[in-house]
Amino acid sequence: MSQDGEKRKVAVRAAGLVQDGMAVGIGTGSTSRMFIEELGARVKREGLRIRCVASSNASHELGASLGLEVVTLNELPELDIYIDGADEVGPGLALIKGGGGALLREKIVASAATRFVVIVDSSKVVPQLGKFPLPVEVIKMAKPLVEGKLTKLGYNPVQRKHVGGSDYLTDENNFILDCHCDTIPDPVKTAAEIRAIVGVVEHGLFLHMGSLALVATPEGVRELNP
Ligand SMILES: O=C[C@H](O)[C@H](O)[C@H](O)COP(=O)(O)O
Repeated sequence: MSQDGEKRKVAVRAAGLVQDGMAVGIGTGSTSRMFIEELGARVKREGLRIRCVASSNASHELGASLGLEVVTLNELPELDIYIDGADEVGPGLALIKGGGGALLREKIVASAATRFVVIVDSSKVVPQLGKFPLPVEVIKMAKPLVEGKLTKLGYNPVQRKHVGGSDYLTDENNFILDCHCDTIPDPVKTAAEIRAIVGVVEHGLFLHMGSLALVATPEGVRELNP
């Protein structure tokens, strides 16, 4: 089965977890996009009454265009469930997120939810995190400082740019430094070291946050627990 086929399968399963009356966090990225489409289809078909909070402007707009009631975290600060993709899923459901640049809002929305369900295709499950570059969101003026400190720590940061070479900016108007670590043997240590740098807004390591991962495989959807 193609990667998109796997993503669709897991998106359908995740949409099935949403129940009438729930407050739902909707994630960002290509897998979340499929989940939002499937959720929109369920709302239309079954008349589910749900309210959603999105982890990016793009997902907010997509959800609203599909008939979901999408509100802000101010209006709905407590969520029953947050469903989102990931770039890597390691042991204990340690995650790298932020390939789509939404890590900051994703971490905020995830932390507002009772359950965080991660939805991925089988290529995302790894024995150790780090092959996927770890995104670090930084305040613009602090970029040279943070870049220097990350380099000293051996994290090989590269500023994210658009294809034409212009600076990539997050929804919060910050820069992203993608850290080419190759391996992250101790994610707790790495998270602490990066968080300690002044000017870092957030990093893409999501540790002890996931409640369940739904992993699409050619044989079906597998569940992974922390
Ligand atoms: O910032 C983006 C998010 O963390 C995404 O959830 C992550 O990059 C996975 O995206 P995709 O489902 O497109 O692989």
